[in-house]
Amino acid sequence: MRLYTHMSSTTLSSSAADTALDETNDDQFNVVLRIRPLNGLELNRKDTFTVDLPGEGHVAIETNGSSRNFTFNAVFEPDASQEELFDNCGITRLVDMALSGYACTALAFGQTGSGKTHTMTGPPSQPSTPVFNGEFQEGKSPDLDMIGLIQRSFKYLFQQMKDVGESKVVRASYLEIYNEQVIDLLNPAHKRYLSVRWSKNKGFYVENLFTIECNSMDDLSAVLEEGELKCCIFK
Ligand SMILES: Nc1ncnc2c1ncn2[C@@H]1O[C@H](COP(=O)(O)OP(=O)(O)OP(=O)(O)O)[C@@H](O)[C@H]1O
Repeated sequence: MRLYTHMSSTTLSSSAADTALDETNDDQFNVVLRIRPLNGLELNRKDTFTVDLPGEGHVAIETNGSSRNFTFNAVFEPDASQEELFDNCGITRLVDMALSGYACTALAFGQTGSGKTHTMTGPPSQPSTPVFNGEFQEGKSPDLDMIGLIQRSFKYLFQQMKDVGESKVVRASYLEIYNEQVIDLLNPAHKRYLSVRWSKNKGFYVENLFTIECNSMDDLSAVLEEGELKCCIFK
C-alpha cells in the first residue's frame, strides 16, 4: 500500500506514513479519500478504474475525455488494509485531541456502496465486539483483520488512557438520523423522535439522548453492537 499525502513531498510507505498527518498537520479538518476495489458486479461488467493517482494527495478522474483533479490530505489505494487506514488516516490524532478536551468528529461520506460501513466498522459479517483482553484475541474471529476504524479507535482510546494513567469518564450514545428524524438506538422504548436543541452552555445537543458510562473497551463495544442491532431493526 502507498499513502499519498500533500503534507510531504515524498510518497510515503505505510510504515513511514503513520505520523505524517499527525505531526505536520494542524488543519482543523482532514479529508482522506479511500478508493475501494471494484466489486464483483463491476468486474463482471468489465468496468475499469478511471482514477489516476499522481501522488501527493492528488487524484485525477477521467470523465468523457477530460480529467478533473482533486486534492486530499491523504489518498488510500484499493489494496489498503483496515490496519493501514487506521494507522495513517489521522484518526488517532482525533482520539488524542478528544482526550485533551476537544470535540472531535470522524465522518464517513460517500454514495451508497462506496465503503463507509466497511471502513468504519468492517464488513457486515464482522462481529462488532471482538473479544478484548488488553489485545484483540487473534484466532477468536476469522475476520479480525477486518475490524474497522471505530473498534480500533476504542482500543486506542483505552490504551492511551492506560498509558497516560489519567482517569477519564467515557460516555457513549448511539443515534441514527434517518429521513431527517433523530432516533436513539440505545433506547428504542423511547419511540418518539428526539429533538435537536441549542443552548449557550452546551451548543447543539440531542435532548433526552440515552448515554451510557463505559468503563472498559468491552462496555464500549457492547454499545456499538447494541446500536447496530437496533439500527437494522429500524430500517
Ligand atoms: N476497501 C474495501 N475493500 C474491500 N471491500 C470493500 C471495501 N469497501 C467496501 N467494500 C465492499 O463493498 C460493499 C459496499 O460497502 P459498504 O456496505 O461499506 O458501503 P456503504 O458506503 O456503507 O453503503 P450504504 O451507504 O449503502 O450503507 C460491501 O460488500 C463491502 O464489503
